[in-house]
Amino acid sequence: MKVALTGTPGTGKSTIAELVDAGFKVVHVNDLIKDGYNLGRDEERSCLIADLPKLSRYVKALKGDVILEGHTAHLLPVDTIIVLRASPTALRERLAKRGWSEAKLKENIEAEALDVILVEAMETNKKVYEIDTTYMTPMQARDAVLEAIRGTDRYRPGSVDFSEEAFL
Ligand SMILES: Nc1ncnc2c1ncn2[C@@H]1O[C@H](COP(=O)(O)OP(=O)(O)O)[C@@H](O)[C@H]1O
Repeated sequence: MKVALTGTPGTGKSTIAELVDAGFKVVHVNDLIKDGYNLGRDEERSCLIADLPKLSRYVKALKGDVILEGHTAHLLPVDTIIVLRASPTALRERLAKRGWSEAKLKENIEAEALDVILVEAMETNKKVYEIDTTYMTPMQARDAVLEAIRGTDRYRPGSVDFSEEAFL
């Protein structure tokens, strides 16, 4: 089974992926992107452009149970997509430690408030779960991810709404 653990930066993907275990191998998609699976640099947004066809070939060749962790993981050939969420206020606190520019912070917080990754995930027509980690500890979020992997109604998408939060 291939599981995409996706979400806006700061929602906890890498922290939680490392806690999952349960026989899953963890692939950090951003490490692959840095390691040649890219189409060069987006200078305006100061990040690498993921080479999705090349990444997809890599993922197709993977065997066994794998968690693909990264904010582009939902765009890869996986069986299930888990979107981690965090309220814009929580996200600002979590991202504050990264030393990002205010513009980059705002861009990501705004994307979270507007459900950008969830919408992209839903457009794949795959099985999608959505977990709001705002009031969870990393261990509680890990348990929620395991529950979603096993299949549950509890984390069906649509329950999270950050649109009313003042985030800017
Ligand atoms: N419920 C939670 N789940 C995951 N991380 C959390 C949670 N609450 C707080 N955090 C903190 O938020 C940060 C998330 O960072 P990280 O896992 O690198 O996110 P991402 O991989 O999505 O960019 C970490 O500093 C982590 O300790």
